[in-house]
Amino acid sequence: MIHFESVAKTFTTGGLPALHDVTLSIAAGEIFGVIGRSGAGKSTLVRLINGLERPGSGRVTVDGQDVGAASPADLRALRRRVGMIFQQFGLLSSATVADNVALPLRIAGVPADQRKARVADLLDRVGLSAHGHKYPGQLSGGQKQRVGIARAIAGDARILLCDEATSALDPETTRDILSLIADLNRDLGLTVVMITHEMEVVREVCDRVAVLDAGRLVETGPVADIFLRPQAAETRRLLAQAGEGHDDHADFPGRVIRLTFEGDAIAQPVLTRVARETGVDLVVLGGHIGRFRQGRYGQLTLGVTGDAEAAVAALASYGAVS
Ligand SMILES: Nc1ncnc2c1ncn2[C@@H]1O[C@H](COP(=O)(O)OP(=O)(O)OP(=O)(O)O)[C@@H](O)[C@H]1O
Repeated sequence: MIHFESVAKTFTTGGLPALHDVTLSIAAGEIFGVIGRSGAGKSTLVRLINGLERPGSGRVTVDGQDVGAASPADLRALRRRVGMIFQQFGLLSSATVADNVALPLRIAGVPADQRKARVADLLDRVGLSAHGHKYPGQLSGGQKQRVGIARAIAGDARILLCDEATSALDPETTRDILSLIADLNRDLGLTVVMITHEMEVVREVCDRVAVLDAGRLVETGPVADIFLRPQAAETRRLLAQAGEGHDDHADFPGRVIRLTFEGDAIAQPVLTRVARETGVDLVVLGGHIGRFRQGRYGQLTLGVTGDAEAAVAALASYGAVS
C-alpha cells in the first residue's frame, strides 16, 4: 500500500540528509510503528506519505500513486485518503468540536445535511457524541485527540498518520487513545503509521516497526522480533533506555541465564520443572511478563550456582536462552 524506494531527503544544501536510502513497505491494514531518537528522521518519513514533504531522490507511492510527482489536485485527493494527527492536536480553538470535525468535509464540498450526519457518526465512533457543541479549550487532552482522530478520518481516510499522537497524554489516556486507534484499524481496516519515542506504545499496538538512526533505516520487522531479537545496536540502545529487555546482573556469583519465551510456554511451570528435572537451584534475578499485540511473552533473568549446562539445556526447551 505504501512503498518507499531508495528515498533520500536533504533539507539544506550540503547538509546531512534527514533520510538516506530508505526502502520500506507498509501493508494495507497494519499498524506500523516508526521509532528512533530525536532528529532520526521519523517526521520526515511520515510527511513524505501525504506529500507534506517531497523526496530529494527515490520514490514514495501510496496505492501505486507517486506522491512526489503528484499535482496539487492529486495531493488534495491523496490527503482525503491519508489523515494525520499530531502531538498538540492541531484543532481550531475558535470552532466547536463538530465544526472541527466537519472542516475537511466542508473543504471537500460535502452538502450540509450529509456533513451533519457524517459528523454525528464520527463523534459517536470516537465517543464524543455529547461534546459536539463544545470548544477545544473545554476538553481534556484525550478528548482533543479524539476530535483530531475524527477529523483525520472524516473524509473516509484509508490511512492514519500519527505523529507522537500520545506523547502529550498521561499513561491511562494514552491507553484509551491506542485502544481507539486499534478499534478503528480493526473495524474500518484503517492502515496506521505511528511515530513514537515511547517503546511501550509500539509494543502494545503495532504489528511491525521500523527503527531509524540518523536518517537510515537500521532495522524493520514484526514487533516481537524487534523487541526480543534486536539486531541493530541502535534498537538495543532504544530498548535498554526504555527499560525493555533483560536486567543486567553481572554481580551474581554464578552463571546468569536469560530466558525469553513466547506463546504457549508462558503458561508452563518452567522454573519448578527445570529445578526438579535437573536438581539445579534457580534464583530469579529479574523478569517480567509483557504483551505484544500478537500475544504475550516473558523474560526471566535467572541465577544458577550448580550444574549450569544442565539448566541451560532444560530451559532451552521452553524458549530462547542467552
Ligand atoms: N523543514 C526543515 N528544514 C530544515 N531541516 C529540517 C526540516 N525538517 C526536518 N529537518 C531536519 O531533518 C532531520 C530529521 O528531522 P525529523 O523531524 O524528521 O526527525 P524526528 O525523528 O521526527 O525528530 P523528533 O523526534 O525530534 O521530532 C533533523 O536534523 C531536522 O533538524
